[in-house]
Amino acid sequence: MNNVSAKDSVVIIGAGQAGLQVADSLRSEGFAGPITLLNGEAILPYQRPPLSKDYLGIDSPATALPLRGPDFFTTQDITLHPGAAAAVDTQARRVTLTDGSALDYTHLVFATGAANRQLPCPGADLPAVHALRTLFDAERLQAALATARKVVVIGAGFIGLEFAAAARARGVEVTVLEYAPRPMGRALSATASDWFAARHRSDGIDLRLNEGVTAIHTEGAGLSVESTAGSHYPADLVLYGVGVNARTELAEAAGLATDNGILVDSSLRTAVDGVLAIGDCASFPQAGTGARIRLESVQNATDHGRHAARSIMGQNTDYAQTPWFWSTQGRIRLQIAGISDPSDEPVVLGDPANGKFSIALLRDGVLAAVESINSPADHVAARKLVAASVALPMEVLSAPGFSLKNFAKTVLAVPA
Ligand SMILES: NC(=O)c1ccc[n+]([C@@H]2O[C@H](COP(=O)([O-])OP(=O)(O)OC[C@H]3O[C@@H](n4cnc5c(N)ncnc54)[C@H](O)[C@@H]3O)[C@@H](O)[C@H]2O)c1
Repeated sequence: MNNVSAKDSVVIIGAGQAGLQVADSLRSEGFAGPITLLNGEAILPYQRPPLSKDYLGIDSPATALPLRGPDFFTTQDITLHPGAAAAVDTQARRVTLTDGSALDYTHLVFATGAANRQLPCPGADLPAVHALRTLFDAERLQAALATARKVVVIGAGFIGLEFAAAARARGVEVTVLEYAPRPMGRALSATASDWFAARHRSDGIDLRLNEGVTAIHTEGAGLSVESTAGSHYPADLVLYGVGVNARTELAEAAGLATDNGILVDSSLRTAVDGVLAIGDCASFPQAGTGARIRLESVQNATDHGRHAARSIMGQNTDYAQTPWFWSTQGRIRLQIAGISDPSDEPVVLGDPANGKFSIALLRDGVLAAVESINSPADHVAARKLVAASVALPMEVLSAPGFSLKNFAKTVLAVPA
């Protein structure tokens, strides 16, 4: 269905960044029919990025930052429903909620997000073992951190390292166990990943690579984390961040195709008429390559939300936004533009020793991605350059005084 009619209604399952954005954008695109946003809980949808960063400082209580104020829902005439979807009938175009009530739709958007992977070892359910996803988790974690002396973090991904840096800044002893050979290996080039490993170690974090966890035991009043290397690490608090899985179970039960995410086309529509999927739960074709990707980021969620609103309004354009990400680990601000590949050629810009530099990643002579460390001006330029797929010859990149900002000004200048 590509033409919106005055009688159409939209139901959005999930009120995270993606779900809220599609509701918001539908109104700004002129959609006049009923919009119901299923929140699954009774509190206003809130921002998650601060949960693993700002909320873990000594003087920063975990106070929810709403994604939109309460007035937004009234002024935009959007129903924020506390209910959760239990089943979808795509033939009848009906969503049944867990309380047995039902909502009919013309357009349905899955914005169901992702769920934390569980730690697959004995002892993972002990009370001092924490995961981090919700505001409630952050509140529990902050309270536990207030008295913790020794912390073990399992997983050197974004959650694990953001938490490890925050705990270390509070003077806590921190050990990180990562079963892969590099931290943040899923998202970062080897050059950036190695720099982060060295930096966290020099800040006093005991980062153990190629070492997973086999069991967590109680020992006296605390815990002991047994590793795959046979070591035992004492802890009074364990935090694990071992990745997420897309929440696809509802879509699968409704007969939608999934494969590491709900499969959508370049306009974010599934193969079922009137049904779209966006954000962390959606597997979509990457612009340019057509390869399927699934991204877990605020930028992807909000840009998908805007695009899905346009698709519902009948516009048939391909989603082609350049991905970008950020992470704050103690005093290190990491910003990434584009998606790197292990085969990309890295070129370091600036001086890693002073903690401010970028890594340009070249693929067939084109700037494919840039990782910036405490270099926001590089990141701003990089987003434009990566979006434009500019050719960047090595002799230009390695010339003395080269700057991404100046290069962007030169190559992206619009003629008068
Ligand atoms: N800056 C950001 O973009 C940011 C920051 C925080 C959280 N998040 C969100 O939170 C999600 C979850 O973050 P995350 O850090 O859990 O995932 P992640 O995928 O970034 O990292 C998980 C890490 O855990 C390791 N691991 C997995 N199983 C393990 C095991 N049994 N023992 C030891 N190590 C193991 C993996 O090798 C990986 O390095 C992200 O996908 C993202 O959506 C994003």
